[in-house]
Amino acid sequence: MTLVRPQDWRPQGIASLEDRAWEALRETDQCVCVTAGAGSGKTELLAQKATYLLQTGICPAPKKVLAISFKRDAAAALSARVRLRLPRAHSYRFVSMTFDAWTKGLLDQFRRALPSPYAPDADYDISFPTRDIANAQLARIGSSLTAKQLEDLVAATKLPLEGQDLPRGSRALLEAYWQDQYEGRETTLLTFTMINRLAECMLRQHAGIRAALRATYPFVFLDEFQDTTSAQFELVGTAFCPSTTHITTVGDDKQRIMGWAGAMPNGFQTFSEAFHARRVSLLANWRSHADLVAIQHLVAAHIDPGVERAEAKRTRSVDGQVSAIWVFRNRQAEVDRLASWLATEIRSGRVEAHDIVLLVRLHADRVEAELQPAFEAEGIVLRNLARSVGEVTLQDLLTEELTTLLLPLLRASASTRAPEAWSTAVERMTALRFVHDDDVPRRVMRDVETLTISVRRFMAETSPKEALAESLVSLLVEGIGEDLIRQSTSAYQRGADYGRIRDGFVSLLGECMSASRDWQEVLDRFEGKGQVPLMTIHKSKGMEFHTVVFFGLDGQSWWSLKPMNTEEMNSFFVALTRAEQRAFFTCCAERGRPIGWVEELLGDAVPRVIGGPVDTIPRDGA
Ligand SMILES: Nc1ncnc2c1ncn2[C@@H]1O[C@H](COP(=O)(O)OP(=O)(O)OP(=O)(O)O)[C@@H](O)[C@H]1O
Repeated sequence: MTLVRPQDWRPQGIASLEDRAWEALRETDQCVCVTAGAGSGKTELLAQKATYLLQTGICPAPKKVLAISFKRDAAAALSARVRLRLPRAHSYRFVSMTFDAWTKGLLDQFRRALPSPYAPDADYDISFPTRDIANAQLARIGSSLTAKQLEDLVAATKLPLEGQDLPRGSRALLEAYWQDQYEGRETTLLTFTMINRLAECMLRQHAGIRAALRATYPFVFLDEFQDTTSAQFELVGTAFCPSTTHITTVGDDKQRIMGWAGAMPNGFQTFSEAFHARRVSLLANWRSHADLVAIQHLVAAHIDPGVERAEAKRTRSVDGQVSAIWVFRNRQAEVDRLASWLATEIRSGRVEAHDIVLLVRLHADRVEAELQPAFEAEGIVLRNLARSVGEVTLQDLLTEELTTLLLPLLRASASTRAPEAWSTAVERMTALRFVHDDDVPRRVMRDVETLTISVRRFMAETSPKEALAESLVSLLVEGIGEDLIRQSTSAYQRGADYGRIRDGFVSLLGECMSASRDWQEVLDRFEGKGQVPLMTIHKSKGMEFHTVVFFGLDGQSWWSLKPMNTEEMNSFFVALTRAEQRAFFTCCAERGRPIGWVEELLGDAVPRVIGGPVDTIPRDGA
């Protein structure tokens, strides 16, 4: 594979980078800490930097670039961007995963290296305790702390407990907790906080594992660094500091919405000091046009009065209002008008249904139930991404490795004219092979062809029916090789984890099959084409949509949105900045009072419109 000289390398898939982004991209002697506002291209910068490092050979084969994100969607989106930009021969050396997946992968691979009694059996379960379960455990171990306080204590305490300088009460409590999680039931139960502590302990105690990790990944990226907890940062420190590993962090303090989960208040400063990182701030906003960027700046300056004004790079492509607070008398009027406006927008072809997002602060299920009848009456399909499909949320399922592997194969089988699906299928199948030699692409092409022929035959002989979902998935999985799939993804090495995702996939496919007339429709439904997504702000991090509608900007839906509550203000900022062209908010008198100070902050730029949206009349009258 020919390498490009660093001085000849050009960004892939975009025309240019701003000067400061070039600086951050070319810096490879020193760690880099990039802070920048929403839409400034932080994730794009990471995708470009990975491309640069791999194409120039600065990260030489077989060494890899490891990108760690906090959300599954972010990890999947980054991976997809790099795959788009890199020739196949390089893309297998870009590894993108969530922090939790990374730590769990370390534990699963090296758990036997942990000291007794911390080495868990291979069949441990992941624990997401409900409030009742947590309270029962607190009573069992005699804790006077709340579940959250106990979790914070676990997160703050290194292992093994024997070596730590701890107050006697804390030590006894922690010992009781760890013992209860390991021995209180048939299988060991681990939370991600515990997994983090175990992985840190294992790396700290084993220089050989640290050295192997550093040798494999000379370049590490940390996306959305503002959401890193102290325990996660400690793990990164143990893994890579001091060492020759080059770390690039990117993030935005104004989008720090995980403080409740322990995100460090001054993470960028802490990182820069510990890793002697060069600090770079970006100025552009590539996502939103100037009118929206001006509104975003009002909120950004409220959060951080010293914030630099971003330079809007996106062209405005819509007429009429780009932002407003739609005020309704009652809830019925709110949902009816919203549904009829959305239907008009979608039918006019101004925007695709899946490019409009409905955001809520909390309780997506309740909002879904409230909106459903009016949406159905208008022929709009609402897709609640927070709902569960089996034991996984829909949003998570869509970004699972299994999904991104099987879906392109189904697409390539359902139509002989799906070149993109075909090349994604070949890329994903190549990545499964781990090794790269010149023969792999040819072999993979043959495999994909054989597989798509048999799936195509299955599709030709049957019409979509829910009961067939399992057989179709088995056909694919067996055709690829279930062992190969499970070996290639550390998260699937444990049977229970793989089974949960496979079952979720079968279940969603079955749902789509039962509601569709042909195979194209099945796959469109699966991917959410032509459906309006509904999600919480937390889940919308890192995403972007043509139009954003925030449902429930009122004192009841968002009682915690207070001027001094930075975390909530940051959430508001995240919601507002997902929009490329338009951002609207609904407020309903029957539900709660308007949030006066927010309306004052936004001023005339975001007017109150009584009765809801005004239909857009394009300038040319079309
Ligand atoms: N240099 C560039 N040229 C053209 N488009 C770009 C460039 N950088 C980023 N973009 C586009 O701008 C949008 C925002 O970029 P990106 O998602 O990387 O920003 P971000 O800083 O990570 O955003 P956020 O923090 O708000 O999630 C994306 O659609 C991306 O493809």
